[in-house]
Amino acid sequence: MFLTLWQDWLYEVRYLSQDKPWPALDRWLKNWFRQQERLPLELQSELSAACYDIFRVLQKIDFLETSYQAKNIISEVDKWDLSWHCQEVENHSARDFVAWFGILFPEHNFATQLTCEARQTWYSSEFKPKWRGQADAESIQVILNGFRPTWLPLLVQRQLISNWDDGKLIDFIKSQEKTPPLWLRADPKLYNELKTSLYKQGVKVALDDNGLMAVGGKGVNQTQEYKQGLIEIQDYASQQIAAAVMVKPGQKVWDACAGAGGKSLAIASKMNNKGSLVATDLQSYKLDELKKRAKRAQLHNVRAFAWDGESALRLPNDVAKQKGFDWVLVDAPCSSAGTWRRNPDAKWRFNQSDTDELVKIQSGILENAAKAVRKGGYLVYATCSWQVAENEAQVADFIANNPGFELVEQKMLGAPDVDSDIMFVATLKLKQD
Ligand SMILES: C[S@@+](CC[C@H](N)C(=O)[O-])C[C@H]1O[C@@H](n2cnc3c(N)ncnc32)[C@H](O)[C@@H]1O
Repeated sequence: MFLTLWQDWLYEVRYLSQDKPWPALDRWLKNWFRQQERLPLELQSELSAACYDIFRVLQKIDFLETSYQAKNIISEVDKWDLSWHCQEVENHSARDFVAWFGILFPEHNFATQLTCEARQTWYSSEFKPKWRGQADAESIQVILNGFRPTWLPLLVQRQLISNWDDGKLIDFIKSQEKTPPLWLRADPKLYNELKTSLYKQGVKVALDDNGLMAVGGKGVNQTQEYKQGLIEIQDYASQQIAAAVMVKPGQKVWDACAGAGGKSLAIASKMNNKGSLVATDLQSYKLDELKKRAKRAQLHNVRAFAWDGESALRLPNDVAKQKGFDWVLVDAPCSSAGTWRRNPDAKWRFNQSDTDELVKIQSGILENAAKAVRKGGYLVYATCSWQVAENEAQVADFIANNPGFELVEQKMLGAPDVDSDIMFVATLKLKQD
């Protein structure tokens, strides 16, 4: 069954789509499952897990390609499919390898056996000894942990600006190998109570200094507490971005790129329904979900409407009266590189020129959103990316063009320090004069 799935993936994505970007794996899988005759849900989730696992393996193919190109042909390569010609090696994608591997080693039965542990054994006992010393150590580290060697300069930029030593950079790179847990947002006063109750309902929960997380078992969204709005699924780093908006009840906030409202809800929950939160997004369908979630969480001071980011927002009357918002959050559209731990297929669709385009969009949204901050108010800029161009460089550019703003703080959030997505947040203040 698994190989059928992969062959379909190869055919549809590789041969039919040709040079088009890969479709998102979750959407592709959903569609594939729909076309099968009544696949039991358990099998569907097993097949999905195996696919995600394999997307984490894809970088090994890059390594094989590198070795192959360097003519350090390891013995496994001898067995490669005959269609794998040396001179074409750069044109072959990682997906070829996956199919080839599955066909050559059917006993590996990806769907049931390719657990992290099995992969580790495979690397260390069979693979590693063969390639040791055949490529430079830095590239190997990068490749083995899910990055392309061509991304090394991006990683080095991150290391320099974050002042990381080599050990920290390696921890960062290694964090890519693992999916983070599902972090839950709730009132910290209720953590212990929730932990017990969710456990009873079949959700495996863990609690540490950084908060509450689901680590397996039944889906959180089936629980009473979720239905009552007492818990929300929200990554640790994302919760920290919302925490950077230190709003007080009665103040006015604008969440300019609110999407389905993950951060809007977390921010509004600190306002005791006093003051107001305006949530906007380019995509109004996302705001429909935000409205539903706000209702479930009994947040009555949230207004949501579409805004395209291309002009200044017309301030609502109450906000105009105080000459702008106290807080404006720009949770900007970005490369999402910081969420590759959860969506490993996305990194294979990543293209540096997309980042260049995004940097321009982010800059336009920031400029327009900044016009709505009152004097003495704050502009919070965030992304779910670790790329310097989208973060520190973007902020530096903004301040150079808008000297009325001063930087209060900027930081990276999440992995490798915390087992979560990786995000960035900067707080800027509009000076009084
Ligand atoms: C990182 S997501 C926001 C996630 C959201 N804040 C949350 O916590 O769930 C970025 C959002 O920016 C929106 N967006 C993209 N281009 C935009 C634009 N030009 N103006 C305003 N929003 C835009 C996207 O629709 C997307 O929902």
